[in-house]
Amino acid sequence: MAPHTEQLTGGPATSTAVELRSLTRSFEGRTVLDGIDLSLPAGQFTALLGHSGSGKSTLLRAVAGLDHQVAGSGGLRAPERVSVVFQDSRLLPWRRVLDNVLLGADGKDAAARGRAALAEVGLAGRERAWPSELSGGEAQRAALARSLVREPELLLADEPFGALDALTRIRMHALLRRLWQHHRPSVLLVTHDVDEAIVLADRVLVLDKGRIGLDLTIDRPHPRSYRDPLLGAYRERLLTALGVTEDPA
Ligand SMILES: Nc1ncnc2c1ncn2[C@@H]1O[C@H](COP(=O)(O)OP(=O)(O)OP(=O)(O)O)[C@@H](O)[C@H]1O
Repeated sequence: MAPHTEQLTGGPATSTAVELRSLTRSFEGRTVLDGIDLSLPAGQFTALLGHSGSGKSTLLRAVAGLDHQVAGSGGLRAPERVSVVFQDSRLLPWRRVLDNVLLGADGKDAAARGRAALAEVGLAGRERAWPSELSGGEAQRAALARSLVREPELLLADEPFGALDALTRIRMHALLRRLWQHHRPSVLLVTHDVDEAIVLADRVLVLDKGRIGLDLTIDRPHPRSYRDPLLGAYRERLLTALGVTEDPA
């Protein structure tokens, strides 16, 4: 069945960053992704929502090329330069912040790019700090710097702000939006947070029963405000698609 697609206005056709054709993944005979067809245009910010266990991380891992079973299936096309950020910063504790960032970089100007990336995420002056000296939010800033220093065509983010407090998360949303607008990678963001999805993404996909159940275009200019009343209709649509009622208990 084709996903339910809702779009208020059609944007101009652009090149495609990611193409999935009949992507299927099962674990021990249980189908998690059930023939997913999906194209992500280059430069688009897409969010992937879904209940716990719906297969969001499985889909992201497949797109990242981390799932060897899917990689050889021929149903997946993704760019060569891909960066992934996770909920945990995955900074190496025995390397200083700049050295962690440089893990993603090569070329003789790498150190300069690493410093510039740290400045861009608000960590200028913290180059020689150890990861243990960073707050959770700062560690995620460093992880974003590390991901961007490779100049990825595609940035994959698996609940990157899921472990942060609500106020830090709001600041990280602004940072990610600025980084995306400056560098313009295609972004696929896995999240549980409906507000995070609608404030950041051009397009929100809801994964349900192994399929894209809803494909919703968010037709509001960036930067967006959480207070924008026009986002309310999108929130409502997504909560309904997720089956969230007033009293989910
Ligand atoms: N390597 C694996 N082996 C067996 N089962 C797996 C494996 N990876 C994922 N699964 C199963 O696939 C289903 C989807 O998992 P996945 O982590 O993709 O969900 P998710 O939507 O990202 O969930 P969450 O939001 O809780 O992170 C789950 O039932 C999970 O147990």
